[in-house]
Amino acid sequence: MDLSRWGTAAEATELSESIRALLRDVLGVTAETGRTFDPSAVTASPSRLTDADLAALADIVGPGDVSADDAQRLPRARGKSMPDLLAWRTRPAVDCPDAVVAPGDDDEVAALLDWCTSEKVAVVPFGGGTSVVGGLDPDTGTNRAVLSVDLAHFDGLESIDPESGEAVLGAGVTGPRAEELLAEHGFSLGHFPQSFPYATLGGYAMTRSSGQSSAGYGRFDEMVSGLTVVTPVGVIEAGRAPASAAGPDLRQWLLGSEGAFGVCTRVRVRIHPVPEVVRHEAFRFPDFATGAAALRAVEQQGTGPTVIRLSDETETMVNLATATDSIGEQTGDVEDRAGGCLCLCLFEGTAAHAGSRHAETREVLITHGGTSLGPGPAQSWEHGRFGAPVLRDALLDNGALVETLETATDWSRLPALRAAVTEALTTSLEAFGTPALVMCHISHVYPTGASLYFTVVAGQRGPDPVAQWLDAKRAASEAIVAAGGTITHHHAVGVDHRPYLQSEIGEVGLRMLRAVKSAVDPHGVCNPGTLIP
Ligand SMILES: Cc1cc2nc3c(=O)[nH]c(=O)nc-3n(C[C@H](O)[C@H](O)[C@H](O)COP(=O)(O)OP(=O)(O)OC[C@H]3O[C@@H](n4cnc5c(N)ncnc54)[C@H](O)[C@@H]3O)c2cc1C
Repeated sequence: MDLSRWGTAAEATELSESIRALLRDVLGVTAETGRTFDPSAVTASPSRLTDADLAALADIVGPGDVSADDAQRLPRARGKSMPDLLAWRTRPAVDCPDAVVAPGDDDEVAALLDWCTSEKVAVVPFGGGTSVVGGLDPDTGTNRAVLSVDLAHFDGLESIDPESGEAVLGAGVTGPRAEELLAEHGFSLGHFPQSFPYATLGGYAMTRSSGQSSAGYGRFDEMVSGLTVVTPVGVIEAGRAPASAAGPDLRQWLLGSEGAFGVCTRVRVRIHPVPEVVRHEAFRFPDFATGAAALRAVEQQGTGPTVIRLSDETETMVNLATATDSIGEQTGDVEDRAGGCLCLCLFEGTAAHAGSRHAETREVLITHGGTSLGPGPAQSWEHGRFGAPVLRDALLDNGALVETLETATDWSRLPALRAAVTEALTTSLEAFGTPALVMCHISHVYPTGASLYFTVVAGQRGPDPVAQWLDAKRAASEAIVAAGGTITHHHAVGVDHRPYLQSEIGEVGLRMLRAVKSAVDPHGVCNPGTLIP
């Protein structure tokens, strides 16, 4: 990926006239207020590692797999949140890791952690680099320097057990590569976050990622039947049998640990046969409350869609106004939709099983007030579903702020949570002199509740749009906490959500996390600034 954008320059897109009109007419945003990236202005912080340090690292991983070059350090200095992308445009002096290393096996990872512990050097594991919560920030903690440990060499399918429906894959395997490796054996993982093109299996596990097919295949933490984490005090293999009563489940201590306990080198995951068919259908609901009640009925009755999503009125309206290059959900032709709230469904599996689940789900949705729009909008969404992040760069270049945030709560508290977050974002951004478009959708459903995913578009105002967004994000986070939502449903804690963790897990919860951290990482070298306050 390019430094300052999602994807590569070749994938960059221009804004359509309909989006420019929306920005100009609704938000007062024009290209003149935008900020573009100037690569010549970028400077990397100098490496604090000595030649002797680099030689010691080369002894561990081999000389070809250690580098203190800016060209290696800069791409691993930041993630891909909007503040990260804006920082490339507005804060060109970049705080970088002091070197990048790429170990080849568990022994090299263990030796690196030994060396880092004795030499007081912090370690930030690096998967696909798609963190949106500051999880890759090169924080030294109490150490003298920081290494980015790239999992790129953990890139293989280590074993597959078709009988049990399990596979062991390296932590550095990306989403597309995992699907490719498994497809050779007729299997699929079925984990499709929007960051799928770049994010890795280790990253998914360490952030408790949730993909677009979570209704059918579950969150990533539900797919992981076992994992290996190399900690500074030794290797832990968690997850032995499909279910166990051998004390608390240590997998759950490691999933979501964001590199704070060590480096994950492989995961054992549940897999399923490549689906025979994919069926699509979209529905329109008159309003969000009616649609949410319909999704709740689908989930509580267990009718089994693979994907089910519901856009609110604003997201549906913005997509109608901006046609095929929608800012929110991408849903193609607009002929057959008349506002309301758009619901998209996919059903995968054998022809017979997908067909029966489809029939049952559509009956529930129609009984609860949905009108069928046919397969078109759902097919169009599936076709364009990894494309939307590219638009974010064009919006930033053209003077808009655009960012997403997410939470989850019980069905009964969902309306109040949605209203509180919308209000907090709007009020904060208006205080900076810009109207805000706050769009929301439900994309992950559970019998007891659902996630809410917000997309915010506003105008960049004043000299520091990063500070402008951080104020809005703080307001939204406080609203989430006050309304009883989780501070993150799938983006993880990182640095950005760390101030809110205590209010979610309490003082005793924090003490438990800190106790584990000090047991496995007694000298505090593992990703010091992330997760644990
Ligand atoms: C445009 C966009 C869309 C996104 N869509 C989704 C989505 O739909 N669903 C979703 O869940 N998330 C989404 N995300 C967030 C992000 O992609 C996920 O958090 C992803 O799981 C991170 O994987 P990664 O390999 O890129 O990890 P990285 O960004 O490299 O790392 C993330 C964190 O995990 C740690 N880490 C990474 N690998 C390891 C390892 N092997 N061992 C120990 N620690 C490790 C890192 O140190 C860091 O703290 C999106 C992000 C972007 C930019």
